[in-house]
Amino acid sequence: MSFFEHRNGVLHAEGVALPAIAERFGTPTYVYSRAAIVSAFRGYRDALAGRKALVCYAMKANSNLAVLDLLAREGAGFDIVSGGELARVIAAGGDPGKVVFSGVGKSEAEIEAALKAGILCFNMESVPELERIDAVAKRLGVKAPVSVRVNPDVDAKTHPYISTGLKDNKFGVAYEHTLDLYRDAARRPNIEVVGIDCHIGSQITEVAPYVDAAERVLALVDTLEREGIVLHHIDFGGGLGITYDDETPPATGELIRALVERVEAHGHGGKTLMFEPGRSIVGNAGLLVTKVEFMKRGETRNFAIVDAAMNDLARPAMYEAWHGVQAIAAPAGAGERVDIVGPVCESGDWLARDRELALAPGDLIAVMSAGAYGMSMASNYNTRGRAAEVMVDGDAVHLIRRRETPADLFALESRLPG
Ligand SMILES: Cc1ncc(COP(=O)(O)O)c(C=O)c1O
Ligand SMILES: N[C@@H](CCCC[NH3+])C(=O)O
Repeated sequence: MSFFEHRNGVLHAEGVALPAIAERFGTPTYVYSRAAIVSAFRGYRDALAGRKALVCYAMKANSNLAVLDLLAREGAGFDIVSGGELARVIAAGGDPGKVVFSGVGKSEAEIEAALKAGILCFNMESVPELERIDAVAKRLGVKAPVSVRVNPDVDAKTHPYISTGLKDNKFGVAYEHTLDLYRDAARRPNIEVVGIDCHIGSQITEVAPYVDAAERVLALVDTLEREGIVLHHIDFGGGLGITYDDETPPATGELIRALVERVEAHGHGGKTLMFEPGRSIVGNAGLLVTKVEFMKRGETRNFAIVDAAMNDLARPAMYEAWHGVQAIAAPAGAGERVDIVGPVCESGDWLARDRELALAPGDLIAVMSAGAYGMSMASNYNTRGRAAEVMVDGDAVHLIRRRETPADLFALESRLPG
């Protein structure tokens, strides 16, 4: 089911025509569909119904407070990677008791804040991290709940920049060192071993790498139990892909069924099962509305220069990622091959290349599937204020982040004295 559809020749988000949003809030603007986010989240929740389970939304994908608030109301926990993300969860009304803290470089201050907030679990990624968490917990006189993030050395078959479960990635603890780390953790009075975690990459479009990783993780759980280290939860991470172009990722339910089958086969069906999805919750629930400023026709290429740029949506520049582009209203003229580029002073500043579109200055276009790793990776390069964000809910539109002004961008800076 699509929450973004052309009706009478005009692209709508749920019940709202996108030109009305552009008129009211300007461009570029990120537009999210509330129903799309809720529906994607419920895909996980429903597939896990009847089991002990927790879905921790990986908020790095899109950390707007309204998105977090919405998911918290749906019962989500959160996968965080910084003290800043923890502060967002709390500001959005999320429950810190449902937070898992991932990441290879947690600072002492971040660990302290997380312990004081009472998070569910630290997903530890190294021996020095265990030592640091232990020291902070000792100083505060508390017990820190931990999991080990296992690097299962499985090829997620995705873009190398977003693959995380291979030996030469910086993430997780090498499989062969995991047991020693658990034994070390279990001996420490200020540490409580609660679970196991793995996350093998992002934009994964096959079930097999997940099952391979799960097999390795479950074998560890078996060994740990034989040694008397009993875990409460197993966290299979995030990474489920979405359709940007012609990818055919498994449905959420299909992935979960395959993993549950392995969990049951190992006799761990009574444990809490956890997931950390980001992209599959919000990716296809958002798009970026931008306006054509100029058409620039050259000898070898034609450019549609739009008012969104790589600072708004970095994925094409960073990963040569492909995003669909749609004209928001029916085009007047004939199509031509164009590159959609922004005004930033970099040749890498493009949003889409070599597309067949009929465009004229003033036309609105939508860059599709931009709900994940869009606004959350936006920058102020070229002193460009970040885009506005709105959430559509049926026929209603809520501004959930106003457009930044130039004054916002230098508000924290000072001139030299004298
Ligand atoms: C530890 C961890 N969990 C979850 C995610 C979410 O990934 P995705 O947005 O691909 O679901 C990421 C990002 O890849 C991550 O690093
Ligand atoms: N930022 C990446 C995903 C990275 C996931 C980080 N754990 C993307 O846009 O595809």
